[in-house]
Amino acid sequence: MLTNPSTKYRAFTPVSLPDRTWPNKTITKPPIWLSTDLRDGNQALIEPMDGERKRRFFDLLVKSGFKEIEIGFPSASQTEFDFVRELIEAKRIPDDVWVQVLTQARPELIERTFEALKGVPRAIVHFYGATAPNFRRIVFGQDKAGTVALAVAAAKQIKELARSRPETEWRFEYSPEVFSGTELDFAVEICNAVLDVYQPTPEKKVILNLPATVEMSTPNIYADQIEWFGRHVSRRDSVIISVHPHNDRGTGVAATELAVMAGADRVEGCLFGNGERTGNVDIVTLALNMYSQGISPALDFSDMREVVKTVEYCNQLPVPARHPYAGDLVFTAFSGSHQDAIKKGFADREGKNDEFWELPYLPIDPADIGCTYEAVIRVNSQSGKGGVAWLLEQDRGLKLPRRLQMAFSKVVQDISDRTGKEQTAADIWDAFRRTYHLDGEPRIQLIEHQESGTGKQRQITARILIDGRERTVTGQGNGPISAFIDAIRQACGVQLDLVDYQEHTLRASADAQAASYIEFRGADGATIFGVGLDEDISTSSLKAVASAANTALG
Ligand SMILES: CC(=O)SCCNC(=O)CCNC(=O)[C@H](O)C(C)(C)COP(=O)(O)OP(=O)(O)OC[C@H]1O[C@@H](n2cnc3c(N)ncnc32)[C@H](O)[C@@H]1OP(=O)(O)O
Ligand SMILES: CC(C)C(=O)C(=O)O
Repeated sequence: MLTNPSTKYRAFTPVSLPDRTWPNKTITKPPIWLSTDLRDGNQALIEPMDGERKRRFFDLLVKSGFKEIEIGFPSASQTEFDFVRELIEAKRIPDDVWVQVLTQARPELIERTFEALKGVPRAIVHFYGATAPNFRRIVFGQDKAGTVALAVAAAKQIKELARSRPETEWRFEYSPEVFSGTELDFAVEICNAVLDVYQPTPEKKVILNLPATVEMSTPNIYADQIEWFGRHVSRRDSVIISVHPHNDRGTGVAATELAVMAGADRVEGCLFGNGERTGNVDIVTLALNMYSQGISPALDFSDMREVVKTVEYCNQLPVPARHPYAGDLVFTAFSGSHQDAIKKGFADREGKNDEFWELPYLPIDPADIGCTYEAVIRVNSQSGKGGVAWLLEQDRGLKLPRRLQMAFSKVVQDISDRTGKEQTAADIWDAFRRTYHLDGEPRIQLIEHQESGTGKQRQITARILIDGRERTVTGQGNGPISAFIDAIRQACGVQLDLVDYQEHTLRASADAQAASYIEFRGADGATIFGVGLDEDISTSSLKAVASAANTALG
């Protein structure tokens, strides 16, 4: 890195727009969406999509609700050309969907583009030419007048070819490429020249697409450029202002949102932000950002896993685990305080499905995009009692008392610290069974018991296994639990003082019907927890005593 980049890089010149209005605007409705996955996304892939992948992507876009889809650059290759032909000939384009194709402003490419579109019921023909000063100088070797002349000639040719194909309903789009780096007055000049050719009307508008081909400035400057352009372009009522942001600075989504506030009517982008270099703007994030503000985006991503799967297959690129809304980990909390808040949030929301979503840490309900709550909380060494308790409750229906949660979460944390690994629901359940002697061959096991007596005078007679040998033990107390504690004390010398007892029934699908949790103080004053699970609530409480006795015996 240079210690002084000021001699190599120029700061972007801000737009002079002291009376800008966009900062006071809010987004209240979705823009017109155009997916350019099959063109700008496709041209950036290591391996461009073949026909089968393009078809699957097209079907996904239609299913997701896109009404405008850029299907390719048909003059670029035979694959691109054939895909356009196939969609048209197989009549795969729904009546309410406009397909769009891109071409350079070169006569032979425009001819070939129209050849590809033969017989299409409706289509948007999109041409582009770079207008930024460095492109005019370096790439085209043209001055401003030459650049305008190129655009005007292309527009005339396109208009003429369209006129010769009246069976198709045509719309036109023009992009001054690298609008983000073009002098604003020149961008308006060249767009006005193109409009003069197309002669749009409010009923038949032309799309002027203003790309941040390379994102060069902070999002507020792009918004200023859009507002400035909207104020100065001729025939504003006959123009759809479209934006086509890229993400070079990592602020493509922010720039697009501000551009919409600044008057953009339409947004071109790709699902999950695929596209040249750092990508086109991510339409999924934009749409779900709107959704999270209570605005229907008019796109349907209710089965997000399926959308991700299809896009990953078609692009042969992964959607990262932290990708907004779509990544595998974006609704997952590992850290203790997050888990605690989310667990409390879900408890608070019970029975309140018609109220506003206020869940801590979750900007939208994962269920709205087809994600289950199972993955919301995952446990590792950063986790606390809330996460462990959540997994036991979700997975096993166990509702641990708070103090038991605290004790058991230490056990899990020790394991995570030791292994450095995530603890799955199955790992936690194994640890729980081990810690509270719920299976295997613990030293003390209850086989059966009989209770007798009434009121506060209770006796118990129980058959138990002690170190593998069967014995019958008896005890007295003011209830069955204290009578069994007495029996265990007499038989094994284990001293347990009952501190707290809690029980609950389990959901119908669980193996056991009842769970009992007992907190004891042992002979040395240490806290010992016992857990019992059984079909029968009374037996589960005695099993909890046996569980604690096993811990006390060590
Ligand atoms: C910002 C964007 O994403 S724009 C879209 C970019 N997408 C693509 O380029 C993918 C598809 N393109 C292609 O496959 C090829 O470019 C083709 C097949 C269309 C054309 O290929 P070629 O004829 O070999 O030309 P090549 O791609 O090298 O283009 C460069 C020439 O086109 C000119 N050119 C580039 N863009 C344009 C334009 N919009 N209008 C007119 N001429 C243009 C260049 O100045 C250059 O001209 P020169 O040869 O006289 O110096
Ligand atoms: C053709 C234009 C719209 C483009 O892709 C870009 O400038 O990024």
